[in-house]
Amino acid sequence: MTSKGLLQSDELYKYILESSVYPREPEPLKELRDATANHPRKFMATAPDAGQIIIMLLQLVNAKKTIEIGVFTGYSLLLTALSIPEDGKITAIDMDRDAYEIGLPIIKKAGVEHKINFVESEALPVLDQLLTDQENEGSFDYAFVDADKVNYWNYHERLMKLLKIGGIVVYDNTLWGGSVGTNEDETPEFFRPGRHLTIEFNKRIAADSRVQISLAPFGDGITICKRII
Ligand SMILES: C[S@@+](CC[C@H](N)C(=O)[O-])C[C@H]1O[C@@H](n2cnc3c(N)ncnc32)[C@H](O)[C@@H]1O
Ligand SMILES: O=c1cc(-c2ccc(O)cc2)oc2c(O)c(O)ccc12
Repeated sequence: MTSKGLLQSDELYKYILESSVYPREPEPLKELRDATANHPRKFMATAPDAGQIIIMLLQLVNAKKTIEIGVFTGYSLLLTALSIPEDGKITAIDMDRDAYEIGLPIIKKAGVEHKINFVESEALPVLDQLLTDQENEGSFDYAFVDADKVNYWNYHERLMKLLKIGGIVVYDNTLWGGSVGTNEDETPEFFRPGRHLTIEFNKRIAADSRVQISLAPFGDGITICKRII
């Protein structure tokens, strides 16, 4: 398995990281990346170049009320917590509290734990629960989706109700190791199930008139969607 970048060479991806991403990466994020470096599933963490553009998006939309689906050790969670205001809130959902607890001391040290409501659960029922309170409808500024690919469309349908018009949702892994652009027989076995799901998701979102989209080749591919109606 290659590294996460999808550019023409690993050297070019390394150049981008070393010239422009790592020098501007906030210290707590660096620490969290180091704390994840020996985890057997470290490849799941959001790529730092994707993180960098997400920080910019959070600032551009003045995100305050946010949702995170798929926390793992907390790289994308921490960058969100660092980017939203003191009274900002993140509903952060993951079934795996153990992984979250790896990053938690760093989140605490960064002084942003008070912005986070970690919910140890499958994500879909939590989104459905949020939707039972009318106050939540059209109230979120930002969401990040980085969990089970099989539910991406289910998350999208709920997020279209939870996000305000003008709000942003970012979907991670929408290029799935580059496999979406290759034939199935040329795709390594590991990527095949995710490849099919990602191609279907990308097709559906491209046809969804409720959103403006950009599938951008940061990290493993991120689709940035703005709710427009
Ligand atoms: C790719 S990792 C998230 C990486 C994280 N965004 C980061 O920056 O490190 C995916 C996470 O989604 C969680 N997950 C998978 N299926 C889920 C589900 N149905 N509901 C909630 N969390 C789920 C896994 O436990 C895992 O921690
Ligand atoms: O299971 C994975 C695998 C990857 C991955 C590994 C190597 C690449 O060149 C691209 C992608 O990334 C994942 C990921 O980011 C995620 O959110 C869940 C699972 C996986």
